[in-house]
Amino acid sequence: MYGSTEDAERTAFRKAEKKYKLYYDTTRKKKQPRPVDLSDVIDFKSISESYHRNGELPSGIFPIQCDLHTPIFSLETHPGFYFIPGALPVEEQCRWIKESLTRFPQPPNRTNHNAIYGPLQDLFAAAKDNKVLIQEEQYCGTNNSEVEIIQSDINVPTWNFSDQSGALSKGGTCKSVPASVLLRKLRWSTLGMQFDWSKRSYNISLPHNKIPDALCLLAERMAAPTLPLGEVFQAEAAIVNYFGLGDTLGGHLDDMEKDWSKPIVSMSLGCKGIFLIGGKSREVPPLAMFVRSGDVILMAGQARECFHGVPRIFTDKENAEISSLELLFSDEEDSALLEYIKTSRININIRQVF
Ligand SMILES: O=C(O)CCC(=O)C(=O)O
Ligand SMILES: [Fe+2]
Repeated sequence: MYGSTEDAERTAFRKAEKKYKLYYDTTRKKKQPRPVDLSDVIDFKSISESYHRNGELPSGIFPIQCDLHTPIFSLETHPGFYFIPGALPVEEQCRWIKESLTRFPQPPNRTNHNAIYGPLQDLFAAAKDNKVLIQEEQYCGTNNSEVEIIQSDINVPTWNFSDQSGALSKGGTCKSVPASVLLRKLRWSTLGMQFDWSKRSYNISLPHNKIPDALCLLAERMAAPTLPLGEVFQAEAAIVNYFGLGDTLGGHLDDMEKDWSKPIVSMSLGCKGIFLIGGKSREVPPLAMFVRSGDVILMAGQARECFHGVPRIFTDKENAEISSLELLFSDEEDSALLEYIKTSRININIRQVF
C-alpha cells in the first residue's frame, strides 16, 4: 500500500511527484519556492465552468448523469474514477474542517501521535490555549534516584497537557512539547474501524466509535451516482489526512477493503493541492489535477487499482483559493480554525471495508 522502494525512485509516478513537489530555489538570497510548470494540471473548476457556459468538454472527459447540483466528471483513461468539483457548499466545508480538528482526532480514534505519546485528548484546544504536553512527573526527575525509577519502570510514560507555567515549575528535566507543534505535526487520524498502519490492515479489535451519521449520509449521497440503483454505500472507516506546506502523500494503492466496486469517497478541504492518479504500476505516467476545498473524488472499480498521491499543496494567498472559507471563519471564536486552515489542507477519505 504505502511506501516506496529504490526502484520507485525512477518510475514515471515518481518523476511526476518530483515535478510538482515543493523545492526551494537555493541560488537566490531570499528562500523562494522553485517555479513549477502547472500547464499540464487538469483544472476541473474551469472545465466545469465552461461546460456550464457552452456544454463543451476537453477530449477524454465525460459527464455522468446524476441528481447532484454539480456535474460529475469521469476520465476515459481511468474507468471508476470520478471528480465532483465544488461538491460541498462552503458551510459544509467549514463544518468538516472543524470536526477534523476537534472531534476526529479524539480517542479512541487514533492519530500519528499515538505511537509516541499514547492517546491525546483535546489537542486542538490545547494548542489554542498555548498548552504544553509534558511527561507525567513519575517519569521525569531532577536527581539520580528518580532517573533510576524511570529506567526500571516498565510502564509506558503517560503524557498530559499542562499550561506553560505548570510545565516550567516542574523543573528542567521533564520532556515537553508545545501543543501547537503537535498540531502542526498531526498527519492523520482514523475514524470508525481503525486502520493499523504497522500491519496495513483494519484491526477490528481496536476500540472505535461509529462514524458520525452526518458523515455517513454525506458519503452515501456522494457515492450513489456511481453505484447500481438500490445499492447503498456503507461508511465503515475513514482516514483524515492533514497537510501543511511541504507535506506530501506518496503514491500508493488503497487495496485493503474487500469490495472494490464500492468507491472511496475522498473530500478535499482547505488549501488547494495537486492530486495524481496513475495506472496499475508506477511506470504509468499519472494525470495531475487540482483539488480545491469542497471537491470530491470517487475511486471505484479499476480506479481502485491505480496509484495515486498528493505531491503538493499551495498555501500562498493567490493559489490556496480559500477566500470563501476565510469569510465564513471570520468570527472571533473561529480564529484558531482560520489560522490553521490558511496554511493547511485536510482530506477525509471514507471507505466501506466489507
Ligand atoms: O489527500 C488526498 O487527496 C488523498 C488521500 C488518500 O489517497 C488516502 O488517504 O488514501
Ligand atoms: Fe489513497
